[in-house]
Amino acid sequence: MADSRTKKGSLAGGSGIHMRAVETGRASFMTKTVPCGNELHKFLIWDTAGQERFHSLAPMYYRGSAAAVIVYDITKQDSFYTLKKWVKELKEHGPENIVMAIAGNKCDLSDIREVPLKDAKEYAESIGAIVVETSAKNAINIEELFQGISRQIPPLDPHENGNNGGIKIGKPSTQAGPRCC
Ligand SMILES: Nc1nc2c(ncn2[C@@H]2O[C@H](COP(=O)(O)OP(=O)(O)OP(=O)(O)O)[C@@H](O)[C@H]2O)c(=O)[nH]1
Repeated sequence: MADSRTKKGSLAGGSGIHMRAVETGRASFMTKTVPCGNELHKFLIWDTAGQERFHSLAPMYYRGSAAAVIVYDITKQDSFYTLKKWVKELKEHGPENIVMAIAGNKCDLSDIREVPLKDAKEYAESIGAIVVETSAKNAINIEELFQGISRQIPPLDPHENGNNGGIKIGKPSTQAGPRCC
């Protein structure tokens, strides 16, 4: 029988990956449930704006997160440079064991790509991140992205239950993070 675990994650860099979302200021909130073995993992996801002017708000969302998906646009080399800045920030200020995933979105436009998949793979390997090319438009590889993340998040100590019927993932934080309603 499946049990349900609650995982907090964040999407940064401007995602283009949209599920059922609620706008809350500068970030959309959404949930996604991913089957993993005989468990169901429920992700609580904040899609943060990737623009520079909202940069200072990002720590509020990635603090305490089990995973971060950083999204670039395969048709824009600049977005890949921006992604590297987010990775640096997460390495320096993010949770210690955060699972990082890199999503090269708009893979339906590969005929006008500027970022070779090889570059993304090499970079992802160098930082120990998952990498996948997605199309939010055509729903390509979105499931695979979340399944990949789900597989990488280590199981928690079963005694460390959360307060909403799920199990809290990641290091307990003394600072208040964003809350799910
Ligand atoms: N062809 C194609 N277009 C996409 C895809 N994903 C998003 N778009 C388009 O790209 C544009 C930007 O999409 P957004 O979802 O606003 O992009 P974003 O990167 O999340 O933007 P911010 O959150 O403001 O940083 C829109 O016109 C989308 O329709 C995709 O996979 N393929």
